[in-house]
Amino acid sequence: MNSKVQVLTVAGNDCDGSAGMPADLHAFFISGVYGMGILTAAVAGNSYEISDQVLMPTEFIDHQFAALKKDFKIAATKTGMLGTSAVIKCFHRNFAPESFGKLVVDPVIITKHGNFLLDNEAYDDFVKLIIPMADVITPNAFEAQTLSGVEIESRESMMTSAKRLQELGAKNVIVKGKHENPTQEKVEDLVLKADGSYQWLSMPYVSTERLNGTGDVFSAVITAEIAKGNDLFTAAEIAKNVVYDSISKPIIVGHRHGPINLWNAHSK
Ligand SMILES: Nc1ncnc2c1ncn2[C@@H]1O[C@H](COP(=O)(O)OP(=O)(O)O)[C@@H](O)[C@H]1O
Ligand SMILES: Cc1ncc(COP(=O)(O)O)c(N)n1
Repeated sequence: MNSKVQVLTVAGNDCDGSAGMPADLHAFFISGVYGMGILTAAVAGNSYEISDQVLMPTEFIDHQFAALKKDFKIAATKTGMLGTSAVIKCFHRNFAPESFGKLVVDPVIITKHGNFLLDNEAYDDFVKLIIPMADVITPNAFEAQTLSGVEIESRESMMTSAKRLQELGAKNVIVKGKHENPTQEKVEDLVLKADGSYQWLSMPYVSTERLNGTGDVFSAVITAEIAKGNDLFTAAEIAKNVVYDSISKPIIVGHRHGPINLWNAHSK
């Protein structure tokens, strides 16, 4: 009955299909696992901006967790947009590793275009309740900086920031490198494991505006690969390659910050 590896995303829908739950489900599909999605929120957005958002009632999120718990064998779960303190508390009371597997936390706090997807009130609860639950946390450079209080400017500061996130309770930490400087040659991410071992992921910098969903896809592929039984270093390396392949050969959808091209990763 449960012959296929099953994974879950707890995330928001971005109506343009580029980010949030649609991106996660596409990434699960190309990773060869069966993906499910608990909807927390929905945003009105396009390749220019996010203009509005609504949160799901927490009773409905409770019902989604209860429905999945009764029926499936989920090996790993990832979180995306949680949005408010109420949703964070709802996730905290519903998530249990026995039912929902390993937990990958993508701290969706600030998008790369400066939109806040987590309100101020929720921030403290995210740090207190969600970070200590994380088997893996995958902040981008700005989120790592905000969460750790360490300015990301070098490999050394990425390591200091990752260790600080471990002190906050996350077991394994992946700090994604900066990619704002058009003259940079590569983008490097740090994978720091619970036992202190670490690995750098390095790929060429790609100059493109079509980057919507990179963080979602990166953490979703890690979730899928961990669910399949892969080690975190292997999972992160696969995810880095999938994102690189998806941004290095763009599809032209929308006018500005368009979606990434997962077909290019899938065809490899
Ligand atoms: N312009 C780029 N060139 C190469 N790699 C990139 C680029 N932008 C993002 N990445 C990679 O994509 C993955 C997701 O990172 P990032 O876009 O920073 O996450 P987020 O969407 O959370 O801001 C990381 O592995 C990062 O190194
Ligand atoms: C609903 C939703 N969830 C997450 C993101 C983050 O997107 P990205 O992966 O580009 O940081 C987003 N833009 N919208």
